[in-house]
Amino acid sequence: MGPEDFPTVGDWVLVRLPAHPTDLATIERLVERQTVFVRKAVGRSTSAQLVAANVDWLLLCMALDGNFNLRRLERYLAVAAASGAQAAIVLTKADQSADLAAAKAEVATVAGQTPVIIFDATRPDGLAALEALMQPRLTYALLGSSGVGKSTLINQLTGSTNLATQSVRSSDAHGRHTTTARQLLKLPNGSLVIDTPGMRELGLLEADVDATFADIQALAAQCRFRDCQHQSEPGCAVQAALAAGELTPERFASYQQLKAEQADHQLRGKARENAKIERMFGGKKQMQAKMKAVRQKRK
Ligand SMILES: Nc1nc2c(ncn2[C@@H]2O[C@H](COP(=O)(O)OP(=O)(O)OP(=O)(O)O)[C@@H](O)[C@H]2O)c(=O)[nH]1
Ligand SMILES: [Zn+2]
Repeated sequence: MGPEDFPTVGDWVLVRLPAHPTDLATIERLVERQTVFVRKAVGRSTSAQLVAANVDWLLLCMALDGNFNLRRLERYLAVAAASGAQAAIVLTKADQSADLAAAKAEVATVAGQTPVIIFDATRPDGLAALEALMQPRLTYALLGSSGVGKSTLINQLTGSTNLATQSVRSSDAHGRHTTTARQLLKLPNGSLVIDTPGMRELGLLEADVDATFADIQALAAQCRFRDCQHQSEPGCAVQAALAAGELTPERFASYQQLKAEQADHQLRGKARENAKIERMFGGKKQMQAKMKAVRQKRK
C-alpha cells in the first residue's frame, strides 16, 4: 500500500457507522477518484504526496495588481489541463486594475476556451460572475499565489468573515483533527470548496503543456521537420511566426520552459518507477522473470 491508498481531502468513502454514536466510524472503501492532485513530497525527490481528490473545477486565481503575470497563468493552465478538472480563470482585485479591458484582452491571448471571471471584493456584486458558475455538489479548488485574495474570496462565498467556523470538519466531537488548516468547506448553495495549503502551492508536476499552447502546436504542425526544435531549422513555422510578430517571444519562452520542466518531471517519474521495481523485485530482469513465472503458472 502506498500513500495513494489512503483517503485524502475530497475523497468519497463508504463508512460503517459505529453501534454507539460516540465511537469511531470505520472507512470500508474508498470510492474511485475522478481526479487527483499530487505534489512532490518535501525532502524526498522521488515520492509524491496526495493533495486533493475529486476536484471538479480549478479556480486559477490571479490578482489584477502587481501579481498579474501571464506566464504564471500559462503555468496554471498547463497544470489544469493535465488534472482532469475543468478550469476557470478568476481575476481578483479588479478595483486595482488601471485598465481592466486591456488586462482582459491580455488574458484572452492565453486563456483559450477557459472562462475568465472577474472578482472585485470591494463591490457588493463582485461575486456575481463566480456564483453564476458554481454549481451544487461540485467541488472547487483555488490555485493562486499568496495574497491574491483567495481567503477573501472564500469568506465572501461562505458569507462569513471567520473561516474557521465554516470548516465542515470542525464538528468532530473527538477533536482528533489536530490540523488547524481548513480542508473542505460547504457553501450555502451546496458547492464544495477544497482549500488546503498544499493545493495553493501546487507546482508543475503533472502538466499538459501542449494542450495549453494550442497555438504553438498548430504552428509546429506546419514545420518542415516533424521533430523540429523550433531553433534554427529551415522551414520552421514557429520561428516564422516569431519573426512576423504573430507569436510573442515571451510566450514562446514560457512554452519552452514548461516543456523542459515537464520532460524533467517525466524523467523523475521514470526514476521513481525504476526505484520501485528495484525495491520489489531487485531489478528489471528479476521482475520480468517473475512475471514470466506467473504467466506459466496460469497456463
Ligand atoms: N483592493 C482589493 N484588495 C483585496 C481584494 N481582495 C482581497 N484583497 C486584499 O488582499 C490582501 C490579501 O488577501 P487574502 O484573501 O488574504 O489573500 P490569500 O490569497 O488568501 O493569501 P494567502 O492566505 O497568503 O494565500 C488582503 O489585505 C485583502 O484585504 C480586492 O478585490 N480588492
Ligand atoms: Zn519548428
